[in-house]
Amino acid sequence: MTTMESLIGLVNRIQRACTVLGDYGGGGTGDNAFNSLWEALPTVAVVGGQSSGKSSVLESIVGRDFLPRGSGIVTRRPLVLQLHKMEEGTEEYAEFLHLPKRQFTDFALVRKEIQDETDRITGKSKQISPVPIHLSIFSPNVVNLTLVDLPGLTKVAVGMNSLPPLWLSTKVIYSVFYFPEGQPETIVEDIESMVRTYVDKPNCIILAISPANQDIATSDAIKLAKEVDPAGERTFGVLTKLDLMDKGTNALDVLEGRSYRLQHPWVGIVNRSQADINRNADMMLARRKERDYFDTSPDYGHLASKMGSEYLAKLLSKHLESVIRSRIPSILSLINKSIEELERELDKMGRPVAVDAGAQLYTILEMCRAFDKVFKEHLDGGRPGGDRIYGVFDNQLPAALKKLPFDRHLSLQSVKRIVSEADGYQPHLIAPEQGYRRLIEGALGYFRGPAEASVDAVHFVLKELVRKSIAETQELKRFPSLQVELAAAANSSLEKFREESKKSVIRLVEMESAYLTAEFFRKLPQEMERPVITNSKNQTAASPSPATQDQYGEGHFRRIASNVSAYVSMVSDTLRNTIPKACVYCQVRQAKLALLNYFYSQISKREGKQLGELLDEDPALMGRRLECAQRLELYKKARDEIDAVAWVR
Ligand SMILES: Nc1nc2c(ncn2[C@@H]2O[C@H](COP(=O)(O)OP(=O)(O)OP(=O)(O)O)[C@@H](O)[C@H]2O)c(=O)[nH]1
Repeated sequence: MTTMESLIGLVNRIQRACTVLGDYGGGGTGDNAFNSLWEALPTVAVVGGQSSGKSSVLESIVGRDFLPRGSGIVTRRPLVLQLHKMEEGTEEYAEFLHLPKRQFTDFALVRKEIQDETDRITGKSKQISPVPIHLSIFSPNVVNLTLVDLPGLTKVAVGMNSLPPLWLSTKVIYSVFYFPEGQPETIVEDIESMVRTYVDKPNCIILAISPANQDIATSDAIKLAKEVDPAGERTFGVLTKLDLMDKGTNALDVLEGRSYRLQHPWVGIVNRSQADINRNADMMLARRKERDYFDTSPDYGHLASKMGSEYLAKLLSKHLESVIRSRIPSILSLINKSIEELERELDKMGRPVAVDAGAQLYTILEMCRAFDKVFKEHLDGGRPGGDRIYGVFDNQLPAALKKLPFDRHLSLQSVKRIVSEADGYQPHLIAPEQGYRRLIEGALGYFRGPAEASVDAVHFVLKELVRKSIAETQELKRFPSLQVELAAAANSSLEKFREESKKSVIRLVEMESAYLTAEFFRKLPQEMERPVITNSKNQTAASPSPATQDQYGEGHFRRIASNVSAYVSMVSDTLRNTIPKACVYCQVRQAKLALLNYFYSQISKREGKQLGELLDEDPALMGRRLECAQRLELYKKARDEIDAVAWVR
């Protein structure tokens, strides 16, 4: 059967995985607003003023001498200490998360590694860092428990230039009055704010260490605990140095909760003295001595069963287990919520880019297809923009045709001049055949302008639709290089279609000039008999009445102008219909059919590296995807593990 103890092991595993991903106590949640799983997990944080006996309590709980000692601020990174109970007779060993393959059986080396690893992150500058060191100790002499050892709260710091009082011990003088080179002057506040980031969290169990030989009202640990946990619900008060109290005094007021009341009972501790440490006194012996101290103490004898470091360890272990158990539903709900959020974000970001050339090509072609689909939707309807092409044919082209300067070209003066020039020395006899042709040719030349303008207008609409479609193709969003290349390829195709289309519309105009519709003129002789009436706008029109005598007079030329005008207007109607057909055939239809054909033929010839360059995502996005994927894996694993434990209970 799975016992509750496995819950602590479970939390240990999740905490280690969180740390690897940059989610640790002290504010590190990786970055970019990931939910912190660490913060949802109950932890025990060891808090106390300098020299209050924190290290001694931890070593006593472990039953081993393994923490760095020395002058100044020794603990400069949080130490996550995970204790795993082993069967009796098993050899003790320690393991660091950052050195997973190495088992330490020599605890002096553990101490050295903690020092070295602290320096690795903080440098020799003696700064502090919130990145924790994870140490697991496997031993028959421990209970299952996880504690986070934090830097000691220091007194208000003063610089080197103020002299310390003579009565202070060397250690205190060093830590309070002297900053080693490179240590920031803000270190005191830095430590306090780091400690606060732990104890502020409602899931943090505070192990507040205070020395008995100091007024409890001035205890740094209790001052802080009071602030963040005024009801004393998650604070465990620990009183060290009971043996160092003045003769005739005792700490019963504190231990029995009269001085400062907490929901959990106070625990008194007697650690090794400095002299014991100097002598390298055995930890197991120290535990025994501590037990004897309470058993035989006239002051604390009645509390003996609830005093001492062994009792403290068991008390904390039991409490931690029950807190974890009660938090499981909320941890699971946070995990499930995070899984949902991460999956949603990953979906939005798209799959990671494949590494082999074939898959990369496939990805690129898929995206081209997605773009093509959006582009066609713009043309065929469904998305806006395609209607602007019809606008060119329905408004711009007819308006441009209407504005052509035929009035000027066919003015009486111009007609006379062109006809006379065409006649040469020999005036025409009946009808000025050459004159008509010249007048018509000249007029038809004007159609080139609107024809070309229509092609250009359609081209610009298509170009704009390409730009829009690229922007709207979700799949392309992450690949700026591919977007640029795709736009360039599509635009160069559009350019070719434009050239083709221009050739076609110019050909339509030239075809009109090359062969005139004789039919139209065959009807004219009878009409020519009619006199010409000039209207108020000086425009000419044939009259149904009998022929006039001015065969070569003004009326004659007006009639010519009128005939030419009618013919040109007939051609204009034709072109108004055929120019759109040419534009659609050469540009719109081609864009739908073959916009990316050239791109496709080129892309398939590219090497893997060049394809990879097209798929060079924004590095920030790649990083984010990786982080999300790792987090997702962490959360899923954590959920599975919690599920497994929770169901067996
Ligand atoms: N006699 C006696 N000495 C103690 C007791 N607890 C701690 N000490 C001594 O007090 C000094 C400081 O103890 P540490 O355990 O190093 O205290 P700390 O809070 O870890 O100190 P920093 O890491 O410097 O903040 C050491 O010399 C210990 O031997 C105790 O219960 N009795």
